[in-house]
Amino acid sequence: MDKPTFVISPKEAESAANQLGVSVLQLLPSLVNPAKSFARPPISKFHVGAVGLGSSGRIFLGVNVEFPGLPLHHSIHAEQFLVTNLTLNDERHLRHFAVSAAPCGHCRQFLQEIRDASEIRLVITDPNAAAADPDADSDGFLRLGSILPHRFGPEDLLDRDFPLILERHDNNLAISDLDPISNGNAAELKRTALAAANRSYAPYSLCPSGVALVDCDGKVYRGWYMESAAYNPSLGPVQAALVDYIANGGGGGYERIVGAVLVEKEDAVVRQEHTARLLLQMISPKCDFIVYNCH
Ligand SMILES: O=c1ccn([C@H]2C[C@H](O)[C@@H](CO)O2)c(=O)[nH]1
Ligand SMILES: [Zn+2]
Repeated sequence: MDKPTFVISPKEAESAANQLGVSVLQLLPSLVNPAKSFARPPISKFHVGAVGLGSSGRIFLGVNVEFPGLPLHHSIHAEQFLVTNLTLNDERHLRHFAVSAAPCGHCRQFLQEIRDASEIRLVITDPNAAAADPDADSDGFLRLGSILPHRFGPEDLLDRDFPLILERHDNNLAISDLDPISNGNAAELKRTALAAANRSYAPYSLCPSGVALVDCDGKVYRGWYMESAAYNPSLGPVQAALVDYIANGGGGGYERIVGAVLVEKEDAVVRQEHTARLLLQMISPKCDFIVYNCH
């Protein structure tokens, strides 16, 4: 299998579009099928691909991921993978995306954490879905607001100037005995997990958390907990770190993950520790798992 690519530079995007004689926007739907081939849905066998254009001009891929042995709500939807991929790469806005099947209600809701979510435009490539949608623009893209009217979102619970999921923020978390220099694997994993926790988007519970993973080659991956105003569509920190692993780990299996560190607050009312252990144990039984509390 080819090494999967989950981020396409503006230059590569433009040259691919030029070759096809289309605009970069029109390129998005043509990348959905290749994206689908990277999905990992061993339960449903239903591959979903989502391809988004960020404000930087980069293109990002997302795929669905399912975990046999665990309840279905641990799954990662392609649209959640896409948003996680955007955050891991410091992309500040998503304006357009193409997706293979109509986004489910849970994904429409999760996307509400992006500023001005209703103005995001999407095209559904499934020929049975929105082929002749009367709400679509002349370029075939629909407003997200047209498929999720009367939305419930961050502005129902937060001040308007609160930084949202793709916006820069720092949770100012610290670990008292953190070793700032040692480059041993354990120290690096701890620092990476703390840095991830500092980028966690947890405005509803105020319980941020981050995860670092290391594979058998010593390569480190990270991800952070991201909440939804509607709570249940939130994405856990292990899932987010697995997005990094799937996108940048060369396409290997989870058994290659040999170490994991979770950082979360000591007195957190929302805690990840037990769920994180459960998920890691199921996908990579030999993986070491350490939890550090921060303040
Ligand atoms: O919006 C959606 C709907 C479904 N799926 C995935 C979840 C699961 O892996 C599979 C079947 O529901 O498709 C997505 O990725 N996005
Ligand atoms: Zn979904």
